[in-house]
Amino acid sequence: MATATSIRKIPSLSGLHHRRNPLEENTFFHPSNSFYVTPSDVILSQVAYDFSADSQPRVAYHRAGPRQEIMYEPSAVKAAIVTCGGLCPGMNTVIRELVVGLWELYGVREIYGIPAGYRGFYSMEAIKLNPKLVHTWHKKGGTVLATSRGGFNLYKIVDAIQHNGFNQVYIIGGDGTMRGAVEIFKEVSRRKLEVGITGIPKTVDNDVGIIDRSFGFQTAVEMAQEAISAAHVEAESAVNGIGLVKLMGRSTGHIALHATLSSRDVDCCLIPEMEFYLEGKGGLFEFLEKRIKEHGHAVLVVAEGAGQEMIPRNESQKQEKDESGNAVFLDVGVWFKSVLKEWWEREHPGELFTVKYIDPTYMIRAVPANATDNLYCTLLAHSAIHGVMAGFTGFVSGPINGNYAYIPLEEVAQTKNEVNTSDHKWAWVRSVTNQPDFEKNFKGQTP
Ligand SMILES: Nc1ncnc2c1ncn2[C@@H]1O[C@H](COP(=O)(O)OP(=O)(O)OP(=O)(O)O)[C@@H](O)[C@H]1O
Ligand SMILES: O=P(O)(O)OC[C@H]1O[C@](O)(CO)[C@@H](O)[C@@H]1O
Ligand SMILES: [Mg+2]
Repeated sequence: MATATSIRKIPSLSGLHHRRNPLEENTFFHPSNSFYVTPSDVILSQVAYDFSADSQPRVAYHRAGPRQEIMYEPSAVKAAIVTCGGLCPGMNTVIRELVVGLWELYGVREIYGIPAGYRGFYSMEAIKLNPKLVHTWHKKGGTVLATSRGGFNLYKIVDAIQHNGFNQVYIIGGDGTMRGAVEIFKEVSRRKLEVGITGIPKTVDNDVGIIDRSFGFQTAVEMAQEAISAAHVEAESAVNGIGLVKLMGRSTGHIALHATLSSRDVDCCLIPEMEFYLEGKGGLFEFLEKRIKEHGHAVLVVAEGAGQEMIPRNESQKQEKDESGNAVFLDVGVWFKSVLKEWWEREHPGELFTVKYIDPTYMIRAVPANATDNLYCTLLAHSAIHGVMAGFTGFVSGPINGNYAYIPLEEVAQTKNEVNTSDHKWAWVRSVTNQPDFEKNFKGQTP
């Protein structure tokens, strides 16, 4: 018996008229039979199944790509592009490819960049963009448009969209940005404006759900290797040396996990999704003691959000938030360095010991995207353009099981991609590092 498939619906703008896709006449494209994507082309959310136990309906998303008919007259399009939240390798590539794609694929000529994130809609002058201007942007780290946190004022933003006559809005940002984009989409719908709203997920932490991974993540993992290698060299070259590396990852440890798996120099990886403890049987100190005895050194990788609840802080530090409302963390690396020194001094007074702390922070995200991420950014931008031109709104483009799909914005905004410490990947980390199974040891600990 065939299993039913439930297809996630993408909202469409209703007041626009169908017209032929100008790609038909574009001299660079020769649309063949399979060139256009049809409404029945879908991507399954899950490709691995236990078919003996499979009775649930399968979830599918509409496949991204050009449609034979579009809903905008290209000369009537006025597009806005905005980047929000922290930096991520590839932001400039996405902007570049949105501009070049709109211009070259569809003949759009009115394309604007909103400076400095959401606040730029209502407090700054939009910048007119064209392919010549953005030609080399993919070679630069950061975002030429500038970004910011906070400043989300829904009514002022939608008033500005309306006042400027923008009818396509491309919003590049992370989980917070996507939640803001949902609000904008709802308010635009409430006002019955024919404005296509699309989100392009950006997060160096890889914490946005549904999609395979976020752009720039692989570049960041690659950059993290340099820090880990340096920590390894420093630790190896000392007597009883510890190399300590802090990597980005506010509430998810994907960067630390992937950097650990690809480096093989790491003895222990600590992430926010997993509690750990220092003292006693099965604790971190016992493990490090053994490693240093066996190898003479150890390398520790810590995601910035790991162990935050263990760091002493005063009342004002407990309350501190950034402009977007995200909790401000204390430096787990600085704390670790001091507790490691105290521990060694206590256990091995007078014996040589060195902790070299490396904090590459912004160096892993403030770089241009690598080749793989650049290609990914291009496909994301083009997928977004095809979807908006086809009249879809309130959606996000992204790869699912290697194929590009359109996903409802609200679903992406609600879903968080966390490291699952019960799955194969985390077990693999533990098998590579041989680090303690803190979660299991916790249970065995006497209170
Ligand atoms: N729940 C929300 N509703 C509306 N706007 C939001 C919400 N959360 C965050 N924003 C806005 O989205 C923008 C970006 O949010 P934030 O600083 O949290 O970064 P992000 O998009 O999560 O990216 P990253 O965390 O990867 O750097 C800010 O302008 C912020 O005000
Ligand atoms: O200092 P900023 O720009 O607020 O960004 C720091 C945060 O941004 C991220 O890179 C992405 O959320 C986090 O890993 C980090 O905590
Ligand atoms: Mg975020």
